Amino acid sequence: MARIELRGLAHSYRPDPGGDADYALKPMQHVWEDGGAYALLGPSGCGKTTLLNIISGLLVPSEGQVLFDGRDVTALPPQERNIAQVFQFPVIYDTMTVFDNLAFPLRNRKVAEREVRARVEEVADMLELSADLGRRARGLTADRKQKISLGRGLVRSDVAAILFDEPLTVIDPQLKWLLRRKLKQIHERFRLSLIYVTHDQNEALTFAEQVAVMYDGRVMQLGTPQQLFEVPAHTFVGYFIGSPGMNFLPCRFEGGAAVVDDVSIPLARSVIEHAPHRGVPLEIGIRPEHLRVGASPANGALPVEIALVEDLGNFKIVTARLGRHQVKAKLHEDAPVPAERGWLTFPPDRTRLYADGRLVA
Ligand SMILES: Nc1ncnc2c1ncn2[C@@H]1O[C@H](COP(=O)(O)OP(=O)(O)OP(=O)(O)O)[C@@H](O)[C@H]1O
Repeated sequence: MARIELRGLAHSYRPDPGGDADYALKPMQHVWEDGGAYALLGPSGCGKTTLLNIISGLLVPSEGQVLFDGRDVTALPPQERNIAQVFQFPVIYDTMTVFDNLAFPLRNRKVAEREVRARVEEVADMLELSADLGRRARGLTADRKQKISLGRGLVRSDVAAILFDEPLTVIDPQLKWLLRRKLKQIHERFRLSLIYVTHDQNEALTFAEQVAVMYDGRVMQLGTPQQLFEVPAHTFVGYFIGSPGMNFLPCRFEGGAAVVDDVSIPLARSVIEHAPHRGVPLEIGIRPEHLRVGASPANGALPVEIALVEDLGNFKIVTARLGRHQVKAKLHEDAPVPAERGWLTFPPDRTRLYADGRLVA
């Protein structure tokens, strides 16, 4: 497996790009450590596939370099990069047996037949395909065919990295969940370098150790699922990760607090020390999970109108009106909620400040 470095990388599909808007990937600098499980997460069109194709060699970037273990591979095609790829739809040979499909990447590299058998049996066992090894792939369900594709990606132990482009799209939801866990277990056991593209935050957050959240051709934050949740580096990350996403309220900074309309919301000392006073638009951000809703005024609580309470099984979402603004709080199913008017507390250690969309820390 390899350490993958992107150096001053940028890509435009136009032959003569002008400004930022012409670039599908804006200039970026990143390192994917050897043996890491990474996800590229972001909405449609943000550049995930473009980035994956540059790493795999399907696409040559218009600027910058890709290095595998320090070696410049920017101009090398996929077959010379020693990577495995799993795509959205199964790429298998229908007329071959499941065994021969799984063995193909190994036999192609003249691996000894004894080792081929051992490796194929191991991968089939991991993916619960052992009973199908003797069957032809034709006639198997789409789920099973995609499992074979995953198996073909995992069968070689000598690849620099395994790249997945939305590999579970055709899989039914229950099996999707099982396969995600399976991939995680396989990663923990073999410490493969995995890069996994998805637009589904659940998929990214349960599978990956580090998630790169992308928006408009940029990696907005590369962090652990916990970092993305607790300290989103950008308002986009706060909004995109979580369900519902983070609450954001425009504010100004006055007297060591964030002032939303005419109410003052206290901030942690570390935020106050770095808060810019003028010249940039400011917002406070707080996760719905971190807001507290009470029936009586606690110290520092703000009066709100309760607009809606949605019961969603083991939790409920309360929509409250704070002046002109609306905020959502996520509470335990048993938590009491006042009927019309309530009091909202913003714990200072959970309340973030954003200047021009970026975290003030
Ligand atoms: N071959 C191409 N020629 C021109 N523009 C392209 C090409 N492929 C992608 N783009 C553009 O580049 C941008 C990034 O696309 P990309 O497919 O990398 O995004 P994505 O995040 O993978 O989206 P999706 O999840 O929908 O696949 C988009 O604006 C897209 O329209």
